[in-house]
Amino acid sequence: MRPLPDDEREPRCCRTICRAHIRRIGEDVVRGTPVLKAGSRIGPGQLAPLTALGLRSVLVVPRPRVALLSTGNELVESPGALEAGLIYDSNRPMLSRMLQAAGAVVTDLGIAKDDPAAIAARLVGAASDHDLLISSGGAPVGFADHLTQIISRRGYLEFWRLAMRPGKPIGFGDVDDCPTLLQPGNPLAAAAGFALIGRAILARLESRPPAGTGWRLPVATSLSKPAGRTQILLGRLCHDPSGRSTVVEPLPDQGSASLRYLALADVMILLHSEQTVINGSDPVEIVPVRQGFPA
Ligand SMILES: Nc1nc2c(c(=O)[nH]1)N[C@H]1C(S)=C(S)[C@@H](COP(=O)(O)OP(=O)(O)OC[C@H]3O[C@@H](n4cnc5c(N)ncnc54)[C@H](O)[C@@H]3O)O[C@H]1N2
Ligand code: MOO
Repeated sequence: MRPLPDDEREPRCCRTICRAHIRRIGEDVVRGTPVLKAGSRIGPGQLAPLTALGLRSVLVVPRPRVALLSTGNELVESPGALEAGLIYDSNRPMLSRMLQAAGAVVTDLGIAKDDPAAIAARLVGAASDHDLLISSGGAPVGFADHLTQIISRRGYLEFWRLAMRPGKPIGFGDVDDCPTLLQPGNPLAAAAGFALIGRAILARLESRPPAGTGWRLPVATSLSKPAGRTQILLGRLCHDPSGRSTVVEPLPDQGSASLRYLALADVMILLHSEQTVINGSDPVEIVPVRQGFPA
């Protein structure tokens, strides 16, 4: 800030300057201008122009109703007593908040033991009055894939086992005609599965395009990965050494059971199947995840 020179302190008025500060009726939104596209989410930035136009109501679609279940004999509610061999269920609170941030209304189906009948009872009970069921755990590639078996009995398994890491055991199908997303138990795999697949399903349920995809930023360090699968890494935004542009820095310790760095992440970095060597400052695709996972 600098004080105005003396010759600028007095108000000056010439025709051009005065006209520049007159707000004319309709200069922002002319009659017939589309203000929001069908399918837009209404947040503060959308509410403001709708309010300024004096609209009493707008047509909206209902929020998707999503029922959320954790499965696993080892899971207990946090906080609470923790005996040897047990862990707190962190996926359900995490996924619940992610769903709410993406606009869903969430029903908490709690924790089910690794018992196919108990898991099926909760999912079937919720299927008739929800738009989407989401489970976590119980979908490994192996002996305890209860969830895929339940779907095979009560509906149709559209896909299971994706070429992505973390998130390989993600599956999708239906239980009694209710779309059902199977999330892996490993927490970072569940978070990545929601970011990439869960949000896209919610968008489809609301008839809108999925948000937050296709952004690219230069990566701060070189990376490598095998061809043939998508790799998801947590990253944070920082300045390049010159301080003039923004780059994305992969966070350390990206095991799919690790949650520590999820708390620090601004973005997920999406390395596509065919990418094998990514040099420092190459652009990489990012999905914003800071402060939850907005739709
Ligand atoms: N034979 C194979 N086994 C496994 C494979 C494979 O390809 N072949 N893939 C592994 C991968 S990758 C994943 S991911 C897991 C997924 O298995 P589940 O979905 O059944 O997950 P769990 O075994 O139940 O749990 C894995 C891990 O995560 C912990 N967990 C589970 N639920 C929660 C929760 N709600 N909150 C916090 N932590 C949770 C659980 O205790 C385990 O430590 O399969 C591999 N196996
Ligand atoms: O997908 Mo498992 O997805 O690596 O933890």
